[in-house]
Amino acid sequence: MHADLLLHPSWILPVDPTDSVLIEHSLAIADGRILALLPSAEAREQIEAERELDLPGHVLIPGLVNAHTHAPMTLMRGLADDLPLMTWLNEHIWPAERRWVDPDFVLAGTRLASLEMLRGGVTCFNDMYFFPAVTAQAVAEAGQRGVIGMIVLDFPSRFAESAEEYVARGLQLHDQYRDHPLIRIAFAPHSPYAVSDEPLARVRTLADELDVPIHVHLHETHDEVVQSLEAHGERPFARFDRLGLVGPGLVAIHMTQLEDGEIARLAETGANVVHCPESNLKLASGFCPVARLLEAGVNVAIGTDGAASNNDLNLLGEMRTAALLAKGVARSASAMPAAAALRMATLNGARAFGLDGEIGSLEPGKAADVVAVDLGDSHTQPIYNPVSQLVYAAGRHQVRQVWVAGRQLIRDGQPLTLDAAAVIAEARVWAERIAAGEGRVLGRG
Ligand SMILES: CSC[C@H]1O[C@@H](n2cnc3c(O)ncnc32)[C@H](O)[C@@H]1O
Ligand SMILES: [Zn+2]
Repeated sequence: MHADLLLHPSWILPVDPTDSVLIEHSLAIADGRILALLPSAEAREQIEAERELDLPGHVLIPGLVNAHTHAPMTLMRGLADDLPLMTWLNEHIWPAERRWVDPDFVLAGTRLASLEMLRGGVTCFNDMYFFPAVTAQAVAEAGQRGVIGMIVLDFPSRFAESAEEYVARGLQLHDQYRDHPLIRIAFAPHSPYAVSDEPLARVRTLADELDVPIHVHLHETHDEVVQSLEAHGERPFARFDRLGLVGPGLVAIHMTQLEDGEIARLAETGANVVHCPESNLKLASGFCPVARLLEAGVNVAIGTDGAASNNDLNLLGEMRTAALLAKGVARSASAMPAAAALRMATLNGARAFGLDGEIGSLEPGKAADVVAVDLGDSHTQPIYNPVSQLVYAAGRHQVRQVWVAGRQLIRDGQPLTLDAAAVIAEARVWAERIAAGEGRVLGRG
C-alpha cells in the first residue's frame, strides 16, 4: 500500500463505537483521507509512505469540532464581562456591534479565532455572525473546515436591513459555497426572541429544500422562556415545534431550560443539542441537563460560544468543563465519562451538521482531520489512561500537529497557513480603534 503520510503515535483514540484505545498503532493518510489504522509493526512492513512521522508520547485524536461559536467576536474578548445575558447583549455587545462590525472586523476577528482554534486542535467550527461570506473566506484561506451560518434577525444591522434581506444574502452565500470541499452552509436564525414567526417559517421551508441544518440559540435562559410565555403563550421550543423546526436538522444551542417532555421530543425527532458549559456558567444562564439528554438518546455536541462570553475558544478545556459540570448537575460521577466528552467534542459535533460520514472519527475512508497531542508534559504523567489525561489534565498548548483533509496546518505547535504575528498585529489595530472609541485604555500587551 502507498501512503502520503504515516503517523506512529503512542496511542490512537479513534472514537469508535467501543471507545477503543489503540496502543502501538499507526495511521496512514493518502489523498487527504485516512487509508488505514493498523499495528505499527505491520504498518512499517506493509505501507510505503512518502513521509513518516514518529510521535512518541503523543495521542492521535480526530480533529475537534467546535459546534457553536461567533468567531469574529475574538475582537470583543473582555469588552464586557460578569453580566447576565440580556444586559450583556442589549447594553454592551449589540451597541458595540452596531458601531464596529464591518467586513474588515469580521476578517481580522475570524483570523484570530482560526489561529486560536487550530492551535487548540479545532479542525472544524460552526459559526453564526454578521458578514458570513467574509468568515467563510477566512476559514477557507486558513485551510480549516467550517459550517457557516446564514444568519437571520428581525432587526437591521450593517449587514442587512430586514429578515428578507438576511435570507437573500444567506442564499447567495449558499450558492457561492455549494461545492466547496471545506465549507458548508447552514441556516442560523439568532434566537426565538430575535426572529418572528414568518421568517422562521421561511427558514424551515428553505432548509428543507436545501437540506441544510438550522442552528439557533434556544432556551438559553429562564428569562427567555418567561418572555416567550408572555409574548406567544408558549415556550420557545413548543413554538419552534409548532412552526415545524424541530427535527434532525435542528441544532439547538444551550438548552439550559428543559422539561421531561421536551427531552423526549428532542429524542423522538432526532434533534441535536449543543452544550456550551463555560458561556452558560459565565453568563449565569443555567445548566444544560446533558446526562439526561444523553440517556434519552439525544445527540449532544460541545461548543465554546463566542470569545466575548467564554472567554476562549479552547475546546479541549470545554470538554473538561462539560465532563465535570455534568457530574455535578447529575450528582453522579459517571454522568459523563472522559470518553463521552471526547465523543461529544468530535463525532457528535460532526453528526449535528450531517458531517459524520466525512469527519468526527478516525476511520478508513474519512477525511484526514487529525490532531496529535503530546502527553509527555509533567502534568499529564504518568499515563495509565490517555483518554483520562486528555480530558482531565491536558492543556491546549500540548496540541502539536494538526491536519485537515490531510494537509498539515499546525506543525510543532506553529501555524503553517496563518501568519501568527500579522494576525495578532491586525487584532491589535482593531483593539486600539475600539478602545479609543469606547473610552477604554489599552496596555501595551
Ligand atoms: C446574528 S449574529 C450572532 C449574534 O449573536 C450574538 N451572541 C453572541 N453570543 C450569544 C449568546 O450566548 N446568546 C445570544 N446571542 C449571542 C452576537 O453578539 C451576535 O449579535
Ligand atoms: Zn452563541
